[in-house]
Amino acid sequence: MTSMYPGFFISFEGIDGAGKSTHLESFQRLMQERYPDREVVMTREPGGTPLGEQLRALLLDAPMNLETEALLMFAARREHIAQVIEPALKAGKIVISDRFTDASFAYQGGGRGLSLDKLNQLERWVQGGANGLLLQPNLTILFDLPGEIAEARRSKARAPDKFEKMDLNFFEKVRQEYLRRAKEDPSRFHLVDATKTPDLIWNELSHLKFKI
Ligand SMILES: Nc1ncnc2c1ncn2[C@@H]1O[C@H](COP(=O)(O)OP(=O)(O)O)[C@@H](O)[C@H]1O
Ligand SMILES: Cc1cn([C@H]2C[C@H](O)[C@@H](COP(=O)(O)OP(=O)(O)O)O2)c(=O)[nH]c1=O
Repeated sequence: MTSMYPGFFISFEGIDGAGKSTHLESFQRLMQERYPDREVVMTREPGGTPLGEQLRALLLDAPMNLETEALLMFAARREHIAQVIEPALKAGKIVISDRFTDASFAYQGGGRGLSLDKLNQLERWVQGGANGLLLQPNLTILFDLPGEIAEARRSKARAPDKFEKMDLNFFEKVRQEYLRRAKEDPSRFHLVDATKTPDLIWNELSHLKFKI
């Protein structure tokens, strides 16, 4: 599943306010220092391409039917994979994405209740290769935090977008789906206890061992 390409694919995940943005840039720098002969590409979802960024603006603002939302997330992802992720991985680059498909399972599935069956179909459609394998991150760093703490952190930090306006119950469901996915695929996930201080979390991230 993981070694379809010579590159290495890392995603950052977690509920809004869990603390992933706080560490993304330093993590990119760390990877670049550790692998000086590899290009490190930083990207995000929804987004990552001009079309994807236009879809992001809609997705984060406009209320919409659940299936529409899932289809647009995966449409942006298809473009992202075709234009950015796959070419970079084929060229041996390290790709770091601020969110990927786990977020669709967590938000549209866990949070809003889209069936696992539909999500699995979309995933296969958008990430399935000719060889039958699914394109997945090699490593997913999941910032895990109770919904209440994330909500308190968010309200201090910024004005909420469409998803960030959702209630605690929504974020608890999102969190549980992330945890379920992590349990299902423990070799891909690294779980971060995001209640820890930023210093402790950074210490953990900078000592993570993985083979590129
Ligand atoms: N480990 C932490 N402990 C306490 N506050 C944190 C921690 N990590 C981030 N924060 C603060 O919480 C808020 C949300 O963090 P952010 O990194 O933007 O989260 P995310 O990108 O996951 O939504 C910010 O104000 C940030 O400074
Ligand atoms: C990738 C993805 C994101 N999302 C949501 C999660 C976030 O609330 C939002 C954007 O994520 P994010 O980039 O983390 O927002 P911010 O810039 O505020 O930190 O989109 C989904 O609902 N489904 C998805 O498939």
